[in-house]
Amino acid sequence: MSSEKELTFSEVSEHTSKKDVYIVVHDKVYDASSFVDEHPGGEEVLLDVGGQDATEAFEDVGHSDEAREILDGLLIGKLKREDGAPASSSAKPTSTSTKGPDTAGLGVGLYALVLVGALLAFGAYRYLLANNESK
Ligand code: HEM
Repeated sequence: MSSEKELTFSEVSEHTSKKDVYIVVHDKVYDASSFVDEHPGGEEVLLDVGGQDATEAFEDVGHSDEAREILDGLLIGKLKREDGAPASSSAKPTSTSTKGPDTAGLGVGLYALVLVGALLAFGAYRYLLANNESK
């Protein structure tokens, strides 16, 4: 992991020519130079996103597992986020299909319910105690 090269957006954006094209997918940097000619979707689309974040373009196509394996083979490093760098669009697509937020919401709701229940019980106990003493 630590041996991975870290590249900033400005470094990546320098590689846009056909012989030297980097793309970013899910905050990882890939050197697509050797694959441009072989891409079944054509070289044009790859060069279009050269030097940029191609996460959305790549995911929109619904690439196969095989395509992802090829992508893995092109990995050269990861994206180093700088302050002020454009926020990646890759943050949301990964979470849209997961049920994470729903179940987390339920967990918090459950806690709140238990807490309210405990407070009510404590209140009732205090009330009964006070009533008893006044008799
Ligand atoms: C280095 C990154 C990429 C790799 C390794 C890659 C790989 C592949 C592979 C293996 C296929 C064949 C179908 C499949 O297995 O899913 C494919 C098809 C395709 N790719 Fe990519 N792709 C990359 C990036 C992109 C990008 C950025 C676009 C932008 C729109 C794109 C658009 C397409 C399209 C439209 C097809 C369908 C071609 C057809 O079926 O006629 N690809 N890609």
